[in-house]
Amino acid sequence: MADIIIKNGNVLTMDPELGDLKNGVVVIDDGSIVEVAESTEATADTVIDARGGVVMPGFVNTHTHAGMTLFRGYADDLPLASWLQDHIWPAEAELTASDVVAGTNLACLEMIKSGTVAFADMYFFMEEVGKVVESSGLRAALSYGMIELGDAEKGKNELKKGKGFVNEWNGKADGRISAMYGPHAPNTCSKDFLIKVKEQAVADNAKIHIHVLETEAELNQMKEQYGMCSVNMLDSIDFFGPDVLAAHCVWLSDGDMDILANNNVNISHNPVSNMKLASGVAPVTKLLDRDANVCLGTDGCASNNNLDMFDEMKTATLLQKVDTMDPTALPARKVLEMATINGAKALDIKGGMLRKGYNADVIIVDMNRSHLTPLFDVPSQLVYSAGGSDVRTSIVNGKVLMDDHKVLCMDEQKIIDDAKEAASDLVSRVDAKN
Ligand SMILES: C[C@H]1O[C@@H](n2cnc3c(N)ncnc32)[C@H](O)[C@@H]1O
Ligand SMILES: [Zn+2]
Repeated sequence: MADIIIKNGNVLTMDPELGDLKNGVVVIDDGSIVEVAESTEATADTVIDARGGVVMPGFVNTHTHAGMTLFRGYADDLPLASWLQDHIWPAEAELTASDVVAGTNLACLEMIKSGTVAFADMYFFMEEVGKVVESSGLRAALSYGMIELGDAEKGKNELKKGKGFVNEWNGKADGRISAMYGPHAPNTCSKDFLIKVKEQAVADNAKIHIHVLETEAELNQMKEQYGMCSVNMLDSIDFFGPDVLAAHCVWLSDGDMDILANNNVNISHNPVSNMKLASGVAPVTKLLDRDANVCLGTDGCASNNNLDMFDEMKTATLLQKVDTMDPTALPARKVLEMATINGAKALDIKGGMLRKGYNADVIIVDMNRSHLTPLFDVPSQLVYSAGGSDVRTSIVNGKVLMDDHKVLCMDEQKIIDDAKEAASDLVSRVDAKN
């Protein structure tokens, strides 16, 4: 007897071998998918009727700062440097562990409700983040954000904290949590520090999450400091490989794109954040032409201002179309691949598609809605018309986290109340300081 059968669904497997099933079943046992087919002989403890819905792999959000949900709408309509240095960093200086717990709970709740099953996070108080993720039921690749600012003493401490987190959390929560090293960016961490981080990451068999060439200001700063851009500098210290998740990658030359593609670097494209902070347009179609693994992230909630991967998908494709002046650029199915298969690959997760032996990280999107009618093409509908609140059911690691819009693993109202209180206390403390 299996654990769960999802039946009567329009199954978007995202598996190029199997293709999609207009009416199919997905059978789940012991955290994994055991069958994807037109019909099944299997029986299960739980049978979910997905009639009127699309059954698909949940989304992988490859760049977040989950705790920053507390800063949703806090400092908007500002350029990145001032946003970060004059507003966000002073506020983050007042953050406590319990603030990060409140913010991360809120983020996990929002992600579960909008169909995200896994995310890559870089933030602070990561032990607390780990505990929240563990109890939320989600999957995550977590990293402590190390900001060294060229201070060798600070660098030692930061690396120690990063290492402590990696050693304790890599593989935790039945393997749902992996831990990465998180050097913040090449213009906030020195070359020497980045060399040490890479060495440590290789020694610990851990991956690396870093911001790369998000803004033109970073490009100019790097050229001044090193006589080369961030990608060339990182390449010169053999930093790149399939173990690296590089967020943003907006200001790339053709040569930079070749370097990232040839080194199998995973690139998290975060279009909403890039547009909101007017950072620029990442050359996604050119990267995909080079077979680079481009995945999709929301970035933190202060620069987005939500964690909805549907919004991110639509923005990603629209932005490429207008940037290239080509309406065929980044079609719906391609952007869905970025949000599922490519993200899973970046985080080394056996997910992103519905296939036998893969993680049972499955969502059901309700299509029986006015704004999703009529239904000609499932990927088009998901990317251009659907939104996070259309997600009806979410399953991670074979466990139902949300059933028919009801979140089972978290106390929704308490999380909202706690976040409101934490945010208002935090802002009062920041105001009192400044
Ligand atoms: C982990 C660190 O990254 C910061 N952070 C959040 N968003 C961005 C962004 N778009 N670019 C650079 N840094 C960012 C957080 O505010 C935190 O200080
Ligand atoms: Zn970021």
